[in-house]
Amino acid sequence: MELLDGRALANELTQAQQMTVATLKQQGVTPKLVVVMVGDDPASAIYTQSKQRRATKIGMASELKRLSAETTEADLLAVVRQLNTDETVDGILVQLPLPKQINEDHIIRAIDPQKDVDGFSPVNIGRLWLNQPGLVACTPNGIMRLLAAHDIDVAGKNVVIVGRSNIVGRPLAALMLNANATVTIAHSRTADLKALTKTADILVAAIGKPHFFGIEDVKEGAVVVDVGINRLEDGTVTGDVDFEALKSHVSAMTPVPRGVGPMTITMLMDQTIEIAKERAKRG
Ligand SMILES: Nc1nc(=O)c2c([nH]1)NC[C@@H]1CN(c3ccc(C(=O)N[C@@H](CCC(=O)O)C(=O)O)cc3)C=[N+]21
Repeated sequence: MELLDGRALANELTQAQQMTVATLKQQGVTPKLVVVMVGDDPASAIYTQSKQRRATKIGMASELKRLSAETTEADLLAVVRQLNTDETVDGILVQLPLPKQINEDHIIRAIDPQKDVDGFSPVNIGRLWLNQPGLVACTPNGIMRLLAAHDIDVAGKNVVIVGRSNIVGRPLAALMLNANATVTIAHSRTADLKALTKTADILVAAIGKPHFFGIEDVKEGAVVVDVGINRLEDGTVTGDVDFEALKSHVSAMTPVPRGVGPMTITMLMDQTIEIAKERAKRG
């Protein structure tokens, strides 16, 4: 089995990003990412910290705006609008989930599509499905980059994506389709799910159930991408597939951790840098 090591590729790409950022800084432009976090969900705090750390490592400017759990929708909209107009800000990310008094759709729609480094805004989702240039959701983007780096061509392959979320399943389906895969999106209401996953040349598991897929559910020689991040009671993190059981059965597989997760953060930095490049061109 070929290990699709996301951390190794992320480290490689981080070095390239450091060089690009150094060049941009010489031109007077420092790529800047602003992460907005509302409330104090511990998991969100860990993710936002790792985003900050990575940005700093690359030499980018990064700012974390922490707002109280009682923040109103109007307050958060005002913060987003201010960031939209701030010319030193390249990328805006509002950490999800948001507290229940805030409508996530209203916030996502308010982010300038040109600064929407998550690629969650309807404009960018539309562009993606039309196969037009735009900002792309980071986890799906990272998956495509990881497969490409291992010379895994998705064209003509049967890809089964288990999970239909706005942040993983749906945008990944669009990217796979744009790359000429034959795509099936499966979900909790799919009839005979495991008979379907067994037909996949490339199986993407994004359901959030630890070790849900085993050897019986996967075709021999398939490529497996595990998007699940399940925190077990003993504090360890594990994926949606039984990695140990599948090791000698599949041709390539991502581990959890160190698979898709690190690539997600890398793509976030990549898109922020790309936006900053446009800013440098405008001068
Ligand atoms: N607006 C928004 N955009 C997001 O992109 C977003 C979000 N909200 N809310 C939360 C999820 C989750 N997410 C992860 C990113 C990196 C890792 C990651 O790097 N994980 C490491 C460590 C895993 C661990 O030990 O916890 C790994 O897989 O190796 C995980 C999860 C981004 N998210």
